[in-house]
Amino acid sequence: MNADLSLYLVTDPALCGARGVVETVRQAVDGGVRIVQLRDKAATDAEIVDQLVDLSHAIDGRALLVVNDRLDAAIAARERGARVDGVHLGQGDASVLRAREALGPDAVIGLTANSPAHLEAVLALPPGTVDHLGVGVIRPTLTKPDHPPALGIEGFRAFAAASPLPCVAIGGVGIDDTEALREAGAAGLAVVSALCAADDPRREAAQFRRRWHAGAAPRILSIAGSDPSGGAGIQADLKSIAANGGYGMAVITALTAQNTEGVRGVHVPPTDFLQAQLEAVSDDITLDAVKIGMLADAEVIRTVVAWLDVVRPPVVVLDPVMVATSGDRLLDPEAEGELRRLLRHADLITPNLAELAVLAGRVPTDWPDALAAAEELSADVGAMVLVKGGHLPGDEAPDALIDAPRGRRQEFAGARITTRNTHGTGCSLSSALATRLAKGEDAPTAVAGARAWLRESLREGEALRVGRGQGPISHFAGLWARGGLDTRPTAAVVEADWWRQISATRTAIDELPFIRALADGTLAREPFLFYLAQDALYLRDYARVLAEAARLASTSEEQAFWANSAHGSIVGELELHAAWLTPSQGVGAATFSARPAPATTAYLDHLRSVAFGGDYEELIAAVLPCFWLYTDLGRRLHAGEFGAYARDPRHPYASWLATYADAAFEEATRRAIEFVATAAAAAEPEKRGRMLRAFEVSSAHELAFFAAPLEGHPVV
Ligand SMILES: Nc1ncnc2c1ncn2[C@@H]1O[C@H](COP(=O)(O)OP(=O)(O)OP(=O)(O)O)[C@@H](O)[C@H]1O
Ligand SMILES: Cc1ncc(CO)c(N)n1
Ligand SMILES: [Mg+2]
Repeated sequence: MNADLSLYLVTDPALCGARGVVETVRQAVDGGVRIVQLRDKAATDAEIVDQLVDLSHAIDGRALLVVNDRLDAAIAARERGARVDGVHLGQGDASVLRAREALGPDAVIGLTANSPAHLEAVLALPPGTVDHLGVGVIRPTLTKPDHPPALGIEGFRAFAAASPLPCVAIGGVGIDDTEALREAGAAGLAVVSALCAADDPRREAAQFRRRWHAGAAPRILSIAGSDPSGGAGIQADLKSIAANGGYGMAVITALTAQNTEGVRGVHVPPTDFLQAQLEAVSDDITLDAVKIGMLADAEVIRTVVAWLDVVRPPVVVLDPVMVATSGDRLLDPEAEGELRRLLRHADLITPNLAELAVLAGRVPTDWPDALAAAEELSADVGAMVLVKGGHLPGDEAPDALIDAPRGRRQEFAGARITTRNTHGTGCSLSSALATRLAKGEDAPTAVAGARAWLRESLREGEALRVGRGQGPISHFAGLWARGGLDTRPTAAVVEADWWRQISATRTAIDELPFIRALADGTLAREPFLFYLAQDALYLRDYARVLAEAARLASTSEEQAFWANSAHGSIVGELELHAAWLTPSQGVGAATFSARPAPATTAYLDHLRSVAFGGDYEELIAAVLPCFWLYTDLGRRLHAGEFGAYARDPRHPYASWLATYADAAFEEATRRAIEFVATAAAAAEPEKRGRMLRAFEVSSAHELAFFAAPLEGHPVV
């Protein structure tokens, strides 16, 4: 079997001292030891069997367990239910052939070797008898007083180069040998005193592990479904693993026919082929983490559980996928029970709120209750749970990491990002977490790092322009930006994009009874005057907001432009209003005597909050709809798009209609669009997102403003 030998602990009862062997092993495995060898020369066989039973419980499938020399004890411990994976034999110990025969083809059998004669003997054995060699000693050591002459790093290198089998370096290995031995071809480090005698074996093991893996990408396997549109499933996983610094692999559980709009079909290939895929990977490649996604049905789950039972990867992240972002089912409802059996194999489970409800067996009432449910689940299955708040209503998208066995809980707050591109966020997040945990990050660090990456990728998703539904995130957005690959849009693209973003609002404006009646001249005087009185109030403060834009502008050209626009609003447009509202008096107090309607107050509150937040770019984005929507409407009214009467001089509101089709106003709008689009194109993604949001919100206020006059003022 292809065992992970990277960090190999050999026990020594004397060095473990009062802490004891079992507790030392438990802590060292927590820190990343992948294989434990029980070595106790003085113990009787019966004592060895007892110790193997205890160690097997303490390790709980998180690392391999072998025993030095005592083949019969290994067999007896297995008979008592202990999980003993194999033996390590010395040259003078029991025969490796007998061990293979007794323990079976999946057992891990190691053999001590350090001379050319030993190598020759190994080569003479039938293939598959021995899995790896323990090669040493590297340095003189007290834990093996009868050791042969030390090989040193160079001696080890020569031996490993000649060996057909993986070689573990053993004997006097300390943490500072990590890099040299890895470079000399070691499949792993066997450590005795450096871990047994450590004050904190967990921390020491983690340190070894970090140094052993430093500079190498962790090897991450995704076991999941395929999404041919590339946003979710294994396609998302591979991108996420790569973006987070891992080497990605994928075993496919099911094929889906889906895109950003939904799932059209699911095909589950026969599970023997799933098993063949899994074994093809694990027989050859040491896995640093496994991420599990879509499992489709109970038989698939059973196949994965059986494989995990044998391979036991060091990190397992389970995303309990049940329903796609689009609402389509990805797990047979009858398989939910089977999924529970998989939970105990996971180190981290990442349910969304709906999945948490299924796994916890109750529907949480709110976010604090979801954390309580996650606590119950975490305690029940002995794994960490990351509850995801992506589907919460409101402006926040928090996640929370619950680790009941260690009594830890941490919340990660974050404002919701306004985007439709959320397809595959769950897949992407769990793969990022698997990759980061495999690098040796602790869970809170991994969650914080994965979330920061995810948020950047969410913000840039729209720029990919993939699909008409809920599009993907941009997995490599950060990498592209840092690599100097310019993914920023041009001003022309921003202009086209933003216009498209508000297309629903524009259509809604066109369809308003107010606009229709205004165009065909049937609009009663009362709602029209209501509209003008509100617009007068609006323009007075809009002019102040434009003056603030002038104050914040960094070029004199823009300063002059906004100042001029402010002047135009308070003088030009208002004169027109006053001519209707207070014909004999011109602009004066009476022009502003109306009580502001809720739509007016809401719009102005929005503009003022952006204006006095002090961000120039966001501010000019917020004032743009008032230019753009009116110019567009004015042009189309004039062009006869709403009926020929709108361009007739006898139209009751002809003077009003003419103002907004005016060539000078159109030119001002063109420049305003250019300033805003240029600023947005140059902005960081985060700021560009805020600008778009301010623009969309103002557009929505324009719609509400146009709707208000006829809410309570029927068309005549
Ligand atoms: N609009 C958003 N803004 C910020 N973060 C978000 C947003 N939507 C989702 N997230 C984050 O994305 C991650 C996935 O959460 P979510 O609850 O959407 O999972 P999911 O339903 O499993 O996803 P999927 O639909 O891809 O399976 C979480 O970290 C969540 O906080
Ligand atoms: C294949 C696959 N896995 C997971 C999800 C969850 O979003 C999806 N939509 N498709
Ligand atoms: Mg999900």
